[in-house]
This record gives sequence, structure tokens and C-alpha cells, in this order.
Amino acid sequence: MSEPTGAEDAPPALNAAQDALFLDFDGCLVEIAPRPDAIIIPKELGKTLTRLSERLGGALAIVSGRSLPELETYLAGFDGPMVGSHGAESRGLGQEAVRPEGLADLQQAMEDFCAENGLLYEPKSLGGGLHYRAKPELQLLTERFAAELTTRFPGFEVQLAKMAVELRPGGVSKDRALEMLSHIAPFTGRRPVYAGDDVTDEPALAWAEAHGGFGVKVGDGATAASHRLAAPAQVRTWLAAALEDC
Ligand SMILES: O=P(O)(O)OC[C@H]1O[C@H](O[C@H]2O[C@H](CO)[C@@H](O)[C@H](O)[C@H]2O)[C@H](O)[C@@H](O)[C@@H]1O
Repeated sequence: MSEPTGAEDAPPALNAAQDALFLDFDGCLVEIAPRPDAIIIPKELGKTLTRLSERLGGALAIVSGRSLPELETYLAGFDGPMVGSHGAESRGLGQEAVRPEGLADLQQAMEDFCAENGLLYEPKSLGGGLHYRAKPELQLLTERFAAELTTRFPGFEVQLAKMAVELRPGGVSKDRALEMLSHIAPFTGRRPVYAGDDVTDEPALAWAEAHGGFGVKVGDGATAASHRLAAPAQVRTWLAAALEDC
């Protein structure tokens, strides 16, 4: 990953003829909420993405840690490519999902841990989330438990997220997802532009910077991105402007 730039510049307007746009979901397109199921989806978000995708010749993809079926529900109206579960599953890209052995047992162990400790368990199609937002004092305990799980279930890796620790299939990441997408039409040969807010997005932000494009960090914090927007509302405004301009 490249050195943090401390990016402060707003991103430039998108270029419809040359850009490929990759968008994170939570904390980028929609505001962070107290629970995964409490997010508010702006009206017409899916349709807006579809219109923008048309302008970009189809070179717009969602790249998220969320399970794919959830993304499809939340972004109904957008029928373009999606990468879910931090790169382990996708839609419209001809890739097989990465499904390590032991998923059901792993999920049971996660659910039991959350029940015992009063945490929120998020079942996911290819892993799960341990959410400690309501009990931040349990962060360390949760991280230790997740690390132990990877020794019992070696096909899975720990993925840190905002106030959560996730278990996802090993060997997947958002930068690898961008690498894969860059070899598929209509993304091939276009300038990669990636927007995201979290540590899970930093490898992808760095990847875009290193491959002739740029990253847009959403919110505070050190980043490899050269551009920054304050919050999802500003991302949506930037996308709306792109729809008018390009
Ligand atoms: O890659 P993303 O689209 O950014 O998804 C990352 C994770 O986001 C979700 O969790 C985060 O957002 C929740 C809703 O705002 C919040 O309650 C939670 O504390 C955050 O960690 C989602 O639940 C995960 O599955 C995603 O992997």
C-alpha cells in the first residue's frame, strides 16, 4: 500500500469516456447506522447508479463487504456488476464465489459468542460480522476471538471494519477485486476511480492511485487516496454532478 497522502482535495469531475468507477457501499453511498439493518437508502439510489453506469459505458461497479443478496436488495434498480463479501462473491462478472469449508460451524461459533457477550451477530453469505458498536469495551475480546476462529477455520481471515470484526474467506480483498475487474470489459483500459471510507477500502484506494487513476477517501483518517469527500451525502452530490456533466 502506498504512503498516506492526507488527501484534502475534492475529486475532479468524472470523464465518461475514460473512467471506470468503483464504489464502496456502507459509509460511502449510505451513511453509517447503529446496526447493519438500520441504514437508510436514499430514494432512487439504484436508478441513479444505473443512469451513471450508462454514461460510463457500463464501467461502474459496486465493491462492498456486504453479502451480495443484501446489496442486490438495497440497490434494487441497479443491474450492473457488484462485488460482495469483500471480494468473495460477485454478480455479472462470471466469477465463482469463494466458499471455504466450515462456514456453518464458523457462523454458529460467531452467533454463540455474540449471544454470550451481548454483541450483534451479522450472518453473511460467506462469513459473518461481530458488531461491538453497542459495547466498544469488548473490542479486544472480539478481535481475540476472531483471531482464534481463524486457527479453527483456516479458510477464513479476519477483516476489521468500523466497530466490527468480520470473518471472510481468505485470499480475497477489494484491491484484488479491482485487479480482476480491470481485465473485464468494459473496465479494461479505463482510468480506475475508487471511492470508499474504511480500512477495508484502503487497498483499493491505493490500487486506483497506483494504476493511473485516483482514490476518493470518504470521511476522516489517513489514506492512500489523493482526494477526499466528507461524507456519503457529498459522494451522492458528486455522482449527481457527474450525471449532469458527463
Ligand atoms: O464495504 P462496505 O460496503 O463499506 O461494507 C463494510 C461493512 O459495512 C457494514 O458494517 C458497517 O456499517 C453498518 C451500517 O452502517 C454499521 O452498523 C457497522 O458498525 C459497520 O461496521 C456491514 O454490516 C458489513 O457487512 C460490511 O462488511
